[in-house]
Amino acid sequence: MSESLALEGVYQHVGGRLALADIDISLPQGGWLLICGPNGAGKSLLTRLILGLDRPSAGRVRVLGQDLDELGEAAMVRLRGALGAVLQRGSLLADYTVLENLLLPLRTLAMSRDDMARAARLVMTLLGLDGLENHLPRSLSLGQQRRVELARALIHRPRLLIWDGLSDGLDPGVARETLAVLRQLRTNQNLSLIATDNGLDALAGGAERVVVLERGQILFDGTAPALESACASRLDLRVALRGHP
Ligand SMILES: Nc1ncnc2c1ncn2[C@@H]1O[C@H](COP(=O)(O)OP(=O)(O)OP(=O)(O)O)[C@@H](O)[C@H]1O
Repeated sequence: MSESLALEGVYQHVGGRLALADIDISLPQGGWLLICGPNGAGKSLLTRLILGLDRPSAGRVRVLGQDLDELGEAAMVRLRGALGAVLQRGSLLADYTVLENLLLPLRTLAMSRDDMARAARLVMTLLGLDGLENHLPRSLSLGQQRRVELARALIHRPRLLIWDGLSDGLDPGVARETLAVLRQLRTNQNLSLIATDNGLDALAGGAERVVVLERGQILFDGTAPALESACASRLDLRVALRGHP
């Protein structure tokens, strides 16, 4: 099976400090990975490396089978076209309507206006955003804004979705519904998902693979059931995931 992600011996220094150390993670195409850990663990730094927004201090990052170190600018742009990203909140353009925000990733594609409108309708319906196309972001609830950000990340049918802060801004019910939508896309389009979150609530959404990060290091990498039993015997995991033993 082809891989959606391979990190090999990745280190990252930020501000003169070692922020990620000896990170090895691989994920097959269609795989679903949750990276969790407390604030400052290094989750966002990892997502930035995967998106090619930063380069690691050492080690290799392969995304959808391509080594980011070996990609020229044009190839990187093509690769980004196969990725969808939901990063920190508040990334919608304030003066653009929901529809205008949604269409941003399609600007550089050779698509007719009709096809763009169809893609926007599809993704809005999928995420329960019908009727909001002419609204400005500030008139939406936080959860709606987050779903517009997700819709924008999905509109061009990426092969790999990177979602930093899974439960950020979504109440648990909406988060569950949203994950159900993503599961559908996984079945229909073989979408791979790499999501980050502070706690384990997102596991309810069905990540079969979990990496627990703390202070830039991998504490655990395995299946969700294996994590559950590891938590019973490992204090360090319980502290990382709950903030207390
Ligand atoms: N631009 C930066 N300059 C200096 N230090 C940084 C920078 N970005 C991140 N760091 C540090 O790197 C470490 C990892 O940060 P990161 O944002 O990846 O954590 P996180 O797990 O995503 O946390 P959160 O759950 O709060 O988003 C933290 O100690 C953070 O302070």
